[in-house]
Amino acid sequence: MHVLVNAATSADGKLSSRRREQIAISGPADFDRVDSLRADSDAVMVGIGTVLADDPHLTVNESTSVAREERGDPSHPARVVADSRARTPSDARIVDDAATTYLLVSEAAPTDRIKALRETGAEVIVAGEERVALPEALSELESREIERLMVEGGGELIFSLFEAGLVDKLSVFVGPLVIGGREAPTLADGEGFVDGFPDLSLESVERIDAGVLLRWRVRP
Ligand SMILES: NC(=O)C1=CN([C@@H]2O[C@H](COP(=O)(O)OP(=O)(O)OC[C@H]3O[C@@H](n4cnc5c(N)ncnc54)[C@H](O)[C@@H]3O)[C@@H](O)[C@H]2O)C=CC1
Ligand SMILES: Nc1nc(O)c(N)c(N[C@@H]2O[C@H](COP(=O)(O)O)[C@@H](O)[C@H]2O)n1
Repeated sequence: MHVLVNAATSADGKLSSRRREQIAISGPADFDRVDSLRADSDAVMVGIGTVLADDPHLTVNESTSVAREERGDPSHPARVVADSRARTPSDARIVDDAATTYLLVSEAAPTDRIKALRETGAEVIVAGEERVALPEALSELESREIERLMVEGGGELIFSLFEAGLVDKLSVFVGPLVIGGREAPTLADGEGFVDGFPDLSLESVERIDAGVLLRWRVRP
């Protein structure tokens, strides 16, 4: 499987403010680029923190979905949530019928929540005891023909993917604002590394909207 992490940060590396509300950091050209990345992916993944904060839909634009259909792909990529305790609300946009949704949960997820989420039509995949075991969960997705996975955040999930050595590429749009705040989410949160830092190789730097797009490859 090929895993691309894409996110937008402020100049000081924040994904959002301390209120954890969605902030439009990208401009129109960057949102178009994100749409293209989604269109070229088999699935788009976020963590439950992002679902609860943003209620994302993770679909592609109308014209993009027509192009996907013309080449024989589903109208939209599948959607994936890392959701250890099955906290995704049953009325969340991510479990509507626009696209296939996979909910990755752990064995600690309450059975009544799993049942409720299955009733939305989502496929629930159990991997890990207390927290989603990402290597196992991504193998399960691969067995469902998901080869190109795009991850949009948030910071906890992105850190765990790096920690597990599962990221191939990282693209970051750095927008023209400072958010600040020690409690505000950053690109990679979690425990943080003290050694064995992921080693990135810079592939390109591009001015886009009023910011800059950095593309990195993760060295094996
Ligand atoms: N600017 C941007 O590009 C983006 C910004 N965001 C922002 O990020 C914030 C949400 O980020 P976070 O709170 O960090 O939440 P997150 O979206 O990274 O979800 C983290 C949660 O996922 C669950 N999870 C299950 N298995 C896990 C594992 N193995 N490793 C890590 N987490 C696992 C845990 O419950 C954990 O608390 C929101 O404020 C949202 O607006 C989110 C996506 C993109
Ligand atoms: N690329 C990017 N730039 C920003 O400025 C952002 N705030 C985000 N947020 C991500 O986009 C998701 C929303 O997706 P839908 O529009 O609902 O499909 C959100 O949940 C974040 O993952 N991304």
